[in-house]
Parts: sequence; C-alpha cells; structure tokens
Amino acid sequence: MKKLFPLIKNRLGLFIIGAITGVASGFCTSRVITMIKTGLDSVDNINENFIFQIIGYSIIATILGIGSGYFIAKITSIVIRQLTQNLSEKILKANYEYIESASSRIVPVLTRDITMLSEFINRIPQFLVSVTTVVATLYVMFLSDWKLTSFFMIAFVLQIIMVASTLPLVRKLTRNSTKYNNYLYRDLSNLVSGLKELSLNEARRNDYISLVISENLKFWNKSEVRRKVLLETNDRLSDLLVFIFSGLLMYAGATILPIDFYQFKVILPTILFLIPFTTKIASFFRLKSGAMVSLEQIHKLGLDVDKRKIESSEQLKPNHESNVPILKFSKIKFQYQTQQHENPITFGPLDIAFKKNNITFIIGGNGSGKTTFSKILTGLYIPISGSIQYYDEEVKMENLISYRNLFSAYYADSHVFEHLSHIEASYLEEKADNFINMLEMESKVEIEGDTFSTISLSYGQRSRLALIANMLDNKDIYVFDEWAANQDPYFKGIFYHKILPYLKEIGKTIIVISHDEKYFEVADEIIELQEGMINSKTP
Ligand SMILES: Nc1ncnc2c1ncn2[C@@H]1O[C@H](COP(=O)(O)OP(=O)(O)OP(=O)(O)O)[C@@H](O)[C@H]1O
Repeated sequence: MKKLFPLIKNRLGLFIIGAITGVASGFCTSRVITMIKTGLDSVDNINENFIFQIIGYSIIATILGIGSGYFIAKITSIVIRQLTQNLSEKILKANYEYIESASSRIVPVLTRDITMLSEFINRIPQFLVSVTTVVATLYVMFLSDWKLTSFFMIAFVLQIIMVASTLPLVRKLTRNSTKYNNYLYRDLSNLVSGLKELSLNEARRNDYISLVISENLKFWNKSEVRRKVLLETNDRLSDLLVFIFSGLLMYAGATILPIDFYQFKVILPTILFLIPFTTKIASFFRLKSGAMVSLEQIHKLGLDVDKRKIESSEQLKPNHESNVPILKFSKIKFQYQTQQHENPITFGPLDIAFKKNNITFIIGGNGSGKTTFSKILTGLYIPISGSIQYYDEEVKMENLISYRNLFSAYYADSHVFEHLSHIEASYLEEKADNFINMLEMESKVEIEGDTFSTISLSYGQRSRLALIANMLDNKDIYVFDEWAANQDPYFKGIFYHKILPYLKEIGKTIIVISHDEKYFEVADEIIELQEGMINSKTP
C-alpha cells in the first residue's frame, strides 16, 4: 500500500470516500450474517422485523459495495491515465538511443503491467468489504461466545499465516513468469514485423514457431503452471484448514474441551458464511504480489528513462546574421552504447561544416556510418565528445530539444502520421495541395480537416506522403536518408530535380544521404564517409 500511495495521493478524498463506503458495506454484510445467526439462535427471533432488516441491510450493503467500486474505479482510471501519460512523456524525453535499444521492454510495461496494476486497485473495495465483514462478524460472535469464537479465530489466523508464508514464493514465481512473458512480447512483435518473411518461408516459419515462440512459451507456461498450482493449492488448503479445524473442534468438544454444542451448531454456519470473504482477502494479497511485480517493472522503466532524461528547456538564440556555417561539427565522436563492451565501433572524430541554404550529399558504402551520422546530426544520438555549433551558438544538453526542432528528417523506417494538427492551419491550407501536386499524389490522397485522407498506400507512395509531411513541417534544415531508394526513376528525378531545388529556393538547408551517383551534380557539396570517418569532400 505504501508503494501505491504516491499514485493515489492526488485523489485521496475520492479514495477515502471509496474506502468508507466499502467499510460501511462490510458492516451491513456483517449485520446480515449476524442477523441470520440470531435467527438460528431461536425461531422466536424470526419475525417481520427480522426479514425487513435482512432485506434492508442486504440492499444497503449491495448499494454501498457498488458505490465503493465506482469511486475506486474512478481513481483507477485516473491513476492509469496519469501513469501511462507520465511514462509515455518520460519515454519521449529520454535519450533516443536508449529507447531505441530498449523498445521491446516498453510495450509490456505500458500494456500488461499497467493493466495488472489497475486490476489490483479495482479489487480494493472487495477487499475492504471482506475485511470489515470478517472482523465485524467475529467481533459480534466474540461478544456472544468468546471461548468458541477464539477457537475458530485460531483457524483464521492459521489461514492468514499460510497465505502470508507463500507470498514471497508467489512473488518470485510471478517475477520469473514476467521475465518469460517479456520475451514472448518481443517474439510476438517480431512475428508481426516479420510477417512477410515468415509467411513466405515455411522452414523459417516452422523454426520460428517451434524454436523461438514455443521455446519461450514452454518456459512461460512452466512458470505460470507452477504459480497457478501454488495459488490453487493455497486456496484449497485454506478451505480445508477451516473444515478440518471445525471437525477437530467438534471432536475435541465431545471429548476434552468444555464446548457448548448448542452454541457450536449456531456459530458454525456463520463461520462457513465467512469462508468466501476470507478467500477474497487471500486472493487480494496474492493479486497484490503480482501487482507489486508490475509496479517494480513500471518503476524500473520509469527510473531507467529518468536516468536518461534529457533536461533541455533552453532555446537556441543564435545570431543568424553571423557569417558562419549554419552547423559546424568539431571533433565529434560517437559510440553505440550497446557496443561499448564488445569491439566498439567509434565514429569520428568528425569535423564538418554545413553552409546555410546548401544542398550537401553524404555518400559512402553500406555500413560506412551515414545513418548514424544523420542521427548525430539531428540530435537523436548524443556524441561522446566534440562540439556542435548552430551558427555561433554551442549545442548543449540544455538546448538539445530546441536544436532537434530545427530539423525535419526522413528515415527509411519513418512513420507517417495521419494527423497534421501540429501544423499551423493557414500554412496547411496554403501549401498542402501544392506539395501533394508536386509529388503527384492528388489522385491518392487529400487533406481532410487536419489529417491525410489515407495512409494505405504502396511503399513508394507512402515515402512520397512522408516527404509531403516533411515539407509541411517547414523546418530550417532537412535531412533525407536515402529517400529516393525505393522510388521509380521518374520520382527519383522529381526528388532530385524538383523537390531539392524547391527547398533550396525557399531558403532551406538540405542534407541528403544518397547512393544515386546520377544525381550527384545536384549537390553543392559532397562528403564521403568511410568507417565513420570523412574519406573525402567535394568541392
Ligand atoms: N543500433 C545500432 N546499434 C549498434 N550498432 C549499430 C547500430 N546501427 C548501426 N550500427 C553499426 O554502425 C555501423 C554504421 O551503420 P549505419 O547504419 O550508420 O551505416 P550506413 O552507412 O547508413 O549504411 P547503409 O548504406 O547500409 O544504410 C554499422 O557497421 C553497424 O554495425
């Protein structure tokens, strides 16, 4: 509960109302049970008043129980919304390279773990009703026959000890099962992204199912079966405990203990009435064990992304008039974090300057570092040393977000968002049709309000749509990472001879990663990379 407090502290009022109604519902339920006991005590107690009270308390208990569920469900939805939003914001503000490499961990936390936590919080009303019912009923019974009630209480205490003693094991098994479930999420997302390859190749498909998916499923199932068997055994044993204990008590009453058998007959049904409630209490604690593992995962991801948070609120305010390059890299070095321990490839040191309003081509063989370079350039990757200047201003962590905002970039795996609401409406209205026409997409797509009418297009058409979205961004610097690679010769021509000159004409600075030698003459400058270093520069 301590760990949950920070989540609910903003809605403490609502939580207290939910808790009070839950407790009140438990009191009413307990009242119904003890009324039934008075009916069993003596037939004389059963009259009109008796039945009205039973019906009345039952209805009030139900209404209060539903009310408590409503208040707590409201808090749950708020907590889950805040948690998902906060985590999503943190993820988007964290070091991009880290998020890129940890992407397979993020989805299970944002889906499975948050759902698990929400299920647990939603069970709080049921828990409060059950605890109050059990405690209040036992209290009333204790007042009427303290000796016999104390004997039964021993059974409940044993039940609690049994459930509590298995909780560490439940948590350990849940952690284990979560680990394999994470692998399964990763494998299933690879299955979706590799659908084409798996659908076309039977041997690969069979291998993927039998070696990868089934293997992890096997481990996951094994740990799940262990966990579920433990929970089930625990449930059955705790019911059994009350039954055996009642039998033994009866036997002891007949032989050694001074027990009033008339009272025993009256109290026993009441005790049996309490069993479903004690089962709910036990299942709440087990659910809590699972939810705490989920909370651990959520916290861990939160801490990990927090550690890599980019604190960057300063704006770049360079002197645009200064007669210096728009971007200048001095001795920039970069290393992938994932490769830091095994033969790391170090990029750089790179010394490059980009002139404003120039078209610069970055060329080089496969693996020479062009895409890596473009990600350093756009501020997605953070260099380990060296400096980047935007005009006369140094780019630092504090102004990195402002720096990233200078760019619109196209990457081969760029996602095309339908929504364009971030673009100023007047600019969208003025330019969208023009750009759609330039890329000859007018028969395929139009702007409906502030969204593209469709993104269900061919691969090449989707790249053209992504380029339209880039142009609508209206940024100062454009980076195109092999945009033309999947275009037919006609649209390659449009890109190099129409779009790039147009962007230059309206004052943009353009950096193009390209293998299209035929169009190299479009460039004002060509930089060739080799093994993460500059091999040559033209002119
Ligand atoms: N996410 C990554 N993690 C670790 N190393 C990477 C990662 N991406 C690329 N690399 C390494 O960096 C090197 C350069 O890759 P990069 O993608 O920058 O090359 P490229 O010039 O764009 O190649 P291509 O022309 O094939 O697109 C590669 O040799 C690769 O081993």
